Amino acid sequence: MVSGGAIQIPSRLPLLLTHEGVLLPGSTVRFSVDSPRNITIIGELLFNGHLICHTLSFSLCVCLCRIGTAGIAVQVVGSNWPKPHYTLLITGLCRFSVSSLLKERPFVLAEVKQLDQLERYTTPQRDATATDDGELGELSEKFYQAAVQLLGMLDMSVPVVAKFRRLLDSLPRETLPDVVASMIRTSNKEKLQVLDALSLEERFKKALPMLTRQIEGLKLLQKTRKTSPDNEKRVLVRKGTVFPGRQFNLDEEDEDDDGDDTAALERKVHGANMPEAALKICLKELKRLKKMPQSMPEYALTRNYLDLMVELPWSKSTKDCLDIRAARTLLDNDHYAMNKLKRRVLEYLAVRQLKTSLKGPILCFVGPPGVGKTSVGRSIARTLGREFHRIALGGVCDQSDIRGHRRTYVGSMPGRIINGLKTVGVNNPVFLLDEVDKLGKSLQGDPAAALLEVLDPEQNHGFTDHYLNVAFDLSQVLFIATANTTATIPPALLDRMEVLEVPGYTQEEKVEIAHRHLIPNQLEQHGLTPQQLHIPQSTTPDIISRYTREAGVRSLERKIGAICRAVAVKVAEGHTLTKTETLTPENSKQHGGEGLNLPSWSDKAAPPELPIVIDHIALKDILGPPVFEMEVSERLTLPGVALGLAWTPLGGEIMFVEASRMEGEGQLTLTGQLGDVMKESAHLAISWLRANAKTYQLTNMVGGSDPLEGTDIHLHFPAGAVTKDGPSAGVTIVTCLASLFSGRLVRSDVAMTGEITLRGLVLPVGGIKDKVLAAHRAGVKRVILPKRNEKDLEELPANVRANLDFITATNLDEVLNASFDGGFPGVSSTRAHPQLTSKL
Ligand SMILES: Nc1ncnc2c1ncn2[C@@H]1O[C@H](COP(=O)(O)OP(=O)(O)OP(=O)(O)O)[C@@H](O)[C@H]1O
Repeated sequence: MVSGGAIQIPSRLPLLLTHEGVLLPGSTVRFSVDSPRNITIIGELLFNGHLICHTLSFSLCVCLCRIGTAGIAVQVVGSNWPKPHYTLLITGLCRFSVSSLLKERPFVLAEVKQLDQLERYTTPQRDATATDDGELGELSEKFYQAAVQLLGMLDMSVPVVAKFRRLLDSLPRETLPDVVASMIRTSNKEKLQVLDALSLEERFKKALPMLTRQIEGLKLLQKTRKTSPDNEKRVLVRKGTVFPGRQFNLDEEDEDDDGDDTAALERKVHGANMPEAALKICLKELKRLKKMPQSMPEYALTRNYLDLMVELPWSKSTKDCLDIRAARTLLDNDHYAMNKLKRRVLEYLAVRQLKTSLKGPILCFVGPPGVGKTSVGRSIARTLGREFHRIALGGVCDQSDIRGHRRTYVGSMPGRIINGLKTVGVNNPVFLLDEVDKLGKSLQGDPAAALLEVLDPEQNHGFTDHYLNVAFDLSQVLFIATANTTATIPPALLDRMEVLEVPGYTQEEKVEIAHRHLIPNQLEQHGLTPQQLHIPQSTTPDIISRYTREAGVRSLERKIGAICRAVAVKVAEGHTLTKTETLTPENSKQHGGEGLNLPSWSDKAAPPELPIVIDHIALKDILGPPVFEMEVSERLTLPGVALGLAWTPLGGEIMFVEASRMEGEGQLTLTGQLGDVMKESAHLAISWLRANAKTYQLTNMVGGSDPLEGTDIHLHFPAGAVTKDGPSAGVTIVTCLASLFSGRLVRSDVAMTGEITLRGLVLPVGGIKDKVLAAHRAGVKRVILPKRNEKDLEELPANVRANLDFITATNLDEVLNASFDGGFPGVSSTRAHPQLTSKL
């Protein structure tokens, strides 16, 4: 390709078409290749036995312009998997013009005419402009001086800037417009103008304003930026307008935008107000980032890390605006009942206000679902004027969920605490750690252990997330935890928290909550007004007792939501009177309007200004037949059934115990998914029964004194699919068996709880409040409980206490007497405890 001493490019060139950037002679640019045509060029020409770097010339033509730049590929990287994608590093050699297109498929091949002399770029000693004293000489000198000035403004300690400084003197002047235009920050359009300028003079004229603009920009920046003199130059280089990574004949990337980005990032790092240690790490990472090509996978990792570091609220906080009186009003307005909890929360807030140190216990609200634990947490944040963030811990079984992954892992992320801080953007939010009792454990470590550090006021000022790898001060964060039960909270974690029990609600409390909060909320959420929907106080108890069975109010809220949706359809359909009809008191009554001028659900026509009233008929229409009937009285119609009270993390529940007997060999069958403790209770009850059968005149099928002789017993605890455990069913099992063997019915309005011993004593049990509330909900009238649980009754609401008859028992004799109408066999009371007489 050398003819007559001049280097020539081939007359036929494949055209690599791209819209990514502009290759100017003398510059090196990276292009990604993924279009089928360009990939064919690579496949057919580069990989088919040709030497990549030296033998092949590629032409590059931006946007199918008439003028293009011939270049050589100095590097190809990429792969064929999952689909072909390559990145080419191309150094521009000289301009050419397209004379004609020879073929278009599988790639474009063109007949070209070389426009620049190639030796200019390869042999620096010949310099056309140096000898030219005319306008061109002047222009070239001016251009050179401007380039020197620009370099003077850049930081020479950056290797690429230093290299460019060296190259500037050794380059022929006429190559400068191309080289400099490819380096400085210009648009592709401007670069194309330089490419199109065929005469040298014109090229200088086009490139000079760009260079001057660049210098002016930098000057302006220097003026406005008042940083330390040390940083100044470095910052200027990054900030803006010139990126030194672009230089002649260097295989650096086209990083204009990226340079700008890094500069912005550096500014953010300095502005993030982070502690010394964090700043040091960030600056170190930033330095690494600058040296990394963008295509390196680590670039994105480092970039993400730095983005997170600058986003974290190292020293951003909200100002607490605590006024205890206002807090009391707000808590009262947001939540009905739960007085004990609200009182403790206010005490807690008051202490925080008086004490400047923020170390205090972590509050943990424990109670069944839907009793308002989360929403009290939200109210606390509001009273303090702080941001609120909920962290759901249910099912978390990997400690990196809390503490983050080390950055060496692919896809590593910070933990939920740091993520939460990023989301709220301040370092003193209220964090609600929801469901701490449902933390799991796995091979990936124990998340509870990680939480210990987070919650410990002595340690959490230096909490280190593995991803951040630098301490973040969590001491300003107010942590509140919630749980359904304390039984599954790891002891070490429980020890750091102050447990506040949030029991379930009584029916009356639920009615109040429904009318004060749930109904107005649901109306608003469904775009309805009280003028369109009215749920009378007389209907709510029905929704509560016949359609829900829960300790909290979540299902109740859902049912109200369902009513609102149904009414919304009616309202939207245009629930109006036909023009000829009017509503009279008579037809209102007839339609179930209870004598008022209010239309009920079944009204076919009513004036729109009157609300739809949800009466019992409407309730059935909308929610379907009642889900829960008064099953207590129904199911106690046979001997061998008794009603117990159980405690579950979902609140108290009534629990039936059924027994039946059949001919057999004295075997006991237990069904209903019982735990070991409950099975033991059943065995205890049977033993006590056999030991006392005579006293209570309990007989078996064959009439023997041992009730189990020739008899098999089956004890069943519905619902069979729910696992049950605990000792508190002891009294119920005994009562149930006593009923079976005596053939007498247990009173259908009695429910009981209590652990038993072989001697027939009744021992105290837990969860009394929830159990009694469940009994009250189910319509029970009498509750039998251990004597030593009497003190727990004080916690019950007055109306519940007034409505129930409490029998406190110390032994099984008292339990049986209270369970059957007319007491249990008279013999028991006279002979149960014979007096011991001393023979001395
Ligand atoms: N005492 C109350 N006064 C007013 N609204 C209440 C009360 N208790 C509960 N609610 C309402 O009941 C709904 C459920 O409450 P929340 O989500 O706080 O329950 P939770 O106890 O946190 O349940 P979980 O344990 O399932 O998270 C919310 O809409 C809340 O406003």
